[in-house]
Amino acid sequence: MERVSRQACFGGWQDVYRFDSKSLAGSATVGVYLPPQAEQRKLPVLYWLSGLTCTEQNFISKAGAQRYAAEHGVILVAPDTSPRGDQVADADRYDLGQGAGFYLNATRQPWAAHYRMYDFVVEELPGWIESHFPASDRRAISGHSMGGHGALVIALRNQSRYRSVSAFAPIVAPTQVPWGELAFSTYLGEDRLSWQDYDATALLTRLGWRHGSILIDQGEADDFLDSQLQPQRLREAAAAVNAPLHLRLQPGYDHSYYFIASFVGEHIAHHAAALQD
Ligand SMILES: N[C@@H](CCC(=O)N[C@@H](CS)C(=O)NCC(=O)O)C(=O)O
Repeated sequence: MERVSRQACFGGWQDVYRFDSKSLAGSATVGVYLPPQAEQRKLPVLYWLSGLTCTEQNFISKAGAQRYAAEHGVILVAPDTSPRGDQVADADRYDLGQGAGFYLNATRQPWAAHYRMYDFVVEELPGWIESHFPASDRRAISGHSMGGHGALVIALRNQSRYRSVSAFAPIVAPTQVPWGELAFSTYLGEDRLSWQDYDATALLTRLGWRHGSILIDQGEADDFLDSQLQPQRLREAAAAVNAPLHLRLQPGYDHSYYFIASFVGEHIAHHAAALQD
């Protein structure tokens, strides 16, 4: 593995690493924030999944999360959003291909060769983190938009691996909206049954949620709210199976990292509490 950069930050270190990933059949780039407490003991980890067009840089440079991670003694891990490189298939648009991995395992070519972000985030990344850093197997997961979709899907399908989940403006029902329909038909093919394993609303209905409350913030001035996000679909599913969903609609906030920066402290406090006991 290679350390690409290291910056002192709130008494700890904001690092970026690159390593060879089996799941992605290529190199993976990951932001790792080590709070000051990591000098003394093993710490729990919050995994963060970013949205469309993002790399590992967006969260580490724009969310301002390190201050809260240092306060609570939580390691932050923020991977790039897709496989990258000249050998990796791509598309000529922002919502497909590189930067738009949708946290699934693609089954259609040419995508299937590298687009295995689901396996990468669920298995390989925690394995790598827990063997190279003072990180425990107490895990929480969060993300934004496409990454909120990834966080919800991954937590719901792996309830013994994650103690807590939250999201900002997540795509809660990708099988029902244009971003998800395009990505899933491209990466998974036309068999809509196979899409259900990557749809948080369908998964919550099928599996429920056995841990504490799922925290979701959604800006009411988000341009994607009605067309792509539709959080009421998840609210209805949660009510039907009696799952603990805390959906907060935030007046005036849009889809940007200004919105994330405004509430990320509350999300980290929420996860820190769940990771403690
Ligand atoms: N209008 C945007 C749509 C994509 C977008 O809003 N991406 C969100 C995640 S879904 C984001 O985090 N963008 C990067 C940033 O704000 O730093 C574009 O075309 O780039």
